[in-house]
Amino acid sequence: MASERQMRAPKGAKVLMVGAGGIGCELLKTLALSGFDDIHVIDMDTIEVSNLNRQFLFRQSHVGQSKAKVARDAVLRFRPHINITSYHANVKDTKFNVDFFKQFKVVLNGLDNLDARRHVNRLCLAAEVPLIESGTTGFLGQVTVHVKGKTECYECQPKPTPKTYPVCTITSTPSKFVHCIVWAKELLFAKLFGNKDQDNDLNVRSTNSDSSVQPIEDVFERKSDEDCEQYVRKIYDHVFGYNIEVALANEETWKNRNKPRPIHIKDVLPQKLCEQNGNLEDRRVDSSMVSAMSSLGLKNPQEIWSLRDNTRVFLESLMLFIDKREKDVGNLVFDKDDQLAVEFVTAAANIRASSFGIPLHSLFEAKGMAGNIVHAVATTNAIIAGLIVIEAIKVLQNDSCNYRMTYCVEHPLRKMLLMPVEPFEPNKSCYVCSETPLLLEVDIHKSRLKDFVEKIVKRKLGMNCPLIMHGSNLIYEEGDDLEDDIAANYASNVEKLLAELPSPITSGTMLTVEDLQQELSCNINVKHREDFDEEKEPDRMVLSGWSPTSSKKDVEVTTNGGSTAPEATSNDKHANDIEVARAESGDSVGNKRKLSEISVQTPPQANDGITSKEMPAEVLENDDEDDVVMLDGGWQIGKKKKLT
Ligand SMILES: Nc1ncnc2c1ncn2[C@@H]1O[C@H](COP(=O)(O)OP(=O)(O)OP(=O)(O)O)[C@@H](O)[C@H]1O
Ligand SMILES: [Zn+2]
Repeated sequence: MASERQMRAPKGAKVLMVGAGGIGCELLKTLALSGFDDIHVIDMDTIEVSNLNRQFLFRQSHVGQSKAKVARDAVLRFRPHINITSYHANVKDTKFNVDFFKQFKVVLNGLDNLDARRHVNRLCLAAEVPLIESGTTGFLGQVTVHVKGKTECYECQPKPTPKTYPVCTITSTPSKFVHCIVWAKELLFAKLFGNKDQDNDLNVRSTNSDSSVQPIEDVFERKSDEDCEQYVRKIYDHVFGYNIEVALANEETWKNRNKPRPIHIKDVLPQKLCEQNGNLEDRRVDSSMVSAMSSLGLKNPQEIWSLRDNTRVFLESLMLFIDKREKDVGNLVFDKDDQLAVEFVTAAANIRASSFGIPLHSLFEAKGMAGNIVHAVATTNAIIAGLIVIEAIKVLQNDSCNYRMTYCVEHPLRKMLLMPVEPFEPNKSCYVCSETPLLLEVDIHKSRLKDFVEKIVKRKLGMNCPLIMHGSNLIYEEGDDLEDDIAANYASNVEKLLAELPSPITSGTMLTVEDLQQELSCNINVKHREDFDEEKEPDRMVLSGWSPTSSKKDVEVTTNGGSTAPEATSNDKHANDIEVARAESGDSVGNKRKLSEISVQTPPQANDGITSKEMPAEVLENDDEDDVVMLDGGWQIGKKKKLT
């Protein structure tokens, strides 16, 4: 039960909510029902049909309208006397600057991407406003509290990068279906429908690999007079037949592996498609709706198609792209909501899987893997929203001793689905909330300033509008209001090698990189290095000095199924849950806190909320009862680290 003081805390407190999606809808409702009466909501999106199953403030009639505005209107209907201000905008807009953030007592995130989360974290640090971060992935979720100087900031621990696979596994030796999906999506789809100029690391062999023979013409290029069906059958034979034969020629590769089987179109589908399917000319014209499944009469996305059906879908979807989506071809990036793209990728992955003796999968399963989909669970969002409000009230009361990071796990420990963890202190080597310099190892004679700007400053450090200084020399800056000659000077600098800049970067140079909007500045120490591991360090630049130090002995490196649904690989299922929850929903990362680091307690025995008992984690491992435990303010947990 909330105390009188807790009930009063929300009154008059101006709070900012970022994101009005799955968590956001629940959160806005819970805030309003808990007594919050001055709520600002930012969301950049409009409502889609696919949101309606869980974003319960929205109805069919709202599709296409601003999420922030519709959520506001819906809540005002049952709480008409409170103030809700909505902004249909990107939180990264410059109007949401540090001064804007300063007006709030606390900021509550219900976002779905790292980029926006990092941005809000930086503005909260600059404005000195506490941040409550959240995320869910299916049954997993977490709520974390970030208060400048007291707890870790959102970026104190590096974030997970999507799981990657060695290039050779994808191009030559797949052993799991997901490898075939990556091949179909990142390589074949990109090659056939993507931007022709972009690098395709995973190059599909499109010329004869025997260098003594003149390269044959690019099979992926369709000749102007080439019949469409003839072309798609040629592609099929090339990627599933010829390329496998070429791979088989390298006997070393197959010494300890099962050999793949080349698949040729004549063996699977000897007749031409139009003879099989009737008149394909009748296909419907609306280009956004075209679907190989519908034109082939395949109805069930959960069914596993035979090799023959996958072949039909492959040919048909490729022809539909050429015929009906001609304008898109050359600009496409795989999108899980593009039905034809999903059909193509499913069929291509299945044919490849068949060649390598890997079990085939349905379109539904393939779509989940290709789109990194973990189905949202409305209840998890509701639980997480409730926990955000509990932490928000503690923040308003400055009750820092009771702040908790709470993890919603899938495998309960002693009837506990919610794991409260005391927040860690700020990481002294975090480049965002402390002033520790970073170290960049780079070949200053081979890397250009533009590589540094794009791959390090923007991608790794998440800066939007960077400014780079070498001592007192400004070597690069972005912005709309730059004078022409200055802009021209920077444009010429970015093309230069680091060692050849007007103020050359050498080993030992200290660069200062700033983002004025985020009020973030950090120093980067440059160290010249010539040898890089092409596979592990493809950017030929390594940024370090940003590892968590505050809890080094307590962390353990794990991997998680970053690009697919999480797989529980550890024996320690519970700890794995926590790790996956943090990683999948944008919280921490490669480093995890061991379960033993988390003080586990039984819930209060009686309603007085006083009785509590510490439980060693090992004792709790085998308890599998599925009760959700509610936390309340009086529930004490053992302290691991004192907040300063
Ligand atoms: N930079 C941003 N500025 C403002 N709102 C953002 C920003 N980035 C994400 N959001 C919002 O955060 C919300 C996240 O909600 P949620 O995770 O439920 O995603 P969704 O897009 O509604 O659903 P799904 O991705 O599952 O289809 C979305 O409504 C999205 O518009
Ligand atoms: Zn930090």
